[in-house]
Amino acid sequence: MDLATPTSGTPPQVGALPTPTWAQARETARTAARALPAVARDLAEALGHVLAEPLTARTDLPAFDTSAMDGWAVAGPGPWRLRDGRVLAGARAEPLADGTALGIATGAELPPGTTAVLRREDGQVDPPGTTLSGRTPAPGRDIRPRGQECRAGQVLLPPGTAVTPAVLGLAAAAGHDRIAVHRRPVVELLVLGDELLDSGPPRDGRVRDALSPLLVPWLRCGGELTGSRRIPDEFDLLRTAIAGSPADVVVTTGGTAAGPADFLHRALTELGARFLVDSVAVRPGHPMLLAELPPAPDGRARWLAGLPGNPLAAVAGTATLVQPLLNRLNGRAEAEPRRFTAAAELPGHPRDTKLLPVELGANTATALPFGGPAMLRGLALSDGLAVVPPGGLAAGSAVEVLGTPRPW
Ligand SMILES: Nc1nc2c(c(=O)[nH]1)N[C@H]1C(S)=C(S)[C@@H](COP(=O)(O)OP(=O)(O)OC[C@H]3O[C@@H](n4cnc5c(N)ncnc54)[C@H](O)[C@@H]3O)O[C@H]1N2
Ligand code: MOO
Repeated sequence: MDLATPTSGTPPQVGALPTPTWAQARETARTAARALPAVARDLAEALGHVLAEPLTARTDLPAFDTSAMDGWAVAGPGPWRLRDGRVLAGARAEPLADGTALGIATGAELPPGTTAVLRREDGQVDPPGTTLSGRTPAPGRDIRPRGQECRAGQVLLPPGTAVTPAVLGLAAAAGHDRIAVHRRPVVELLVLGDELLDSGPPRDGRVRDALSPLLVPWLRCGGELTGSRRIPDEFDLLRTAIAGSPADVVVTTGGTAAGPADFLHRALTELGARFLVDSVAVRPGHPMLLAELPPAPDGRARWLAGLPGNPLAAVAGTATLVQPLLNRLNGRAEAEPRRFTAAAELPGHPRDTKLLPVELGANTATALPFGGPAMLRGLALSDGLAVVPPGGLAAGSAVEVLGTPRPW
């Protein structure tokens, strides 16, 4: 952000709050909000949401005794008198009398009286097509009995479960057309900095905006992103953009450091925001902040996460403050921390926690080069960010690793 003389307003609040540890800051972000209210969504619209209520079965599964194989439904020991026709999936058949058999397809409802299914490769039909012979299958063989997977009314998944493609499939199988999920937070990204370019290489002292391409897809994983807006380095424009944003969570980049160009603190102070976190004992990213904005006109609570402009510092701020807040708003259950073993020494900061891009082996984490605050080269090669406590970690120590989002 360019240096500029403040035009109006109260001085920044920098230093008004004690600096929390990295763990304290993350906990503050995690507990700053409550899950957004439940809404009903068609299955086709529910991916990426989180269940607001338990997912219960609307039916037994399977809903009826089902053939697990293509072959014949048989009643009693063979050989069997073969009945005309066959029963396909989606059709129903008259009951089977003892000593008879009926051709059946995988997934078809068994006729009442069936004792087992004889697989097609295990049976022979006499030339006239009236008698089926083959070794008598054990009772129940190749039958998927009604209710094998669940009974109607049984809880299949708890609230807090993320809706994945597999969850959608299970919900459909269990008879649901719509499911109760938490509303996803609306998120807006405001990118500050007159020095930023949208295309081509850096020139004339200006640099490419690396954060819109990085944060837009990342934030889409945790909310409904209205878009990314470039805000010129002008105090009034920033204040107006924050005040008028329709988002539940406004995420800004740049403009967090103390100084005469620190429009963000001044804008938040003038808007009556309440600082929850104002700088964190973490490197990179220590100027990151989280504030509660005054409620929206419709009464919705709103937050602003201020990410530092240095790209890896912005990533650290997203992992520390934005992800926990969005997880909570989405109603997502807390994931267990993932722990690895330091393959070699993990360098630390003397007083602050360090977030370090690492490469992961089966159980090990190894620091990558190019992990400076203004760099993305190490991060782009990494499998995650190691949380290295003050003073660093010796080889063989356990270390928590935060995942960074990836499409697959
Ligand atoms: N006197 C002090 N100066 C600084 C301090 C401090 O404590 N005292 N902290 C430093 C640290 S640490 C960081 S991190 C940065 C944070 O700065 P801001 O959040 O105010 O960000 P800017 O000044 O706007 O930009 C910093 C740096 O990042 C580049 N940048 C910004 N946005 C983008 C983007 N979208 N894509 C790529 N690069 C971006 C910008 O050009 C600057 O180089 O402050 C230090 N200073
Ligand atoms: O904390 Mo700054 O984020 O070191 O670059």
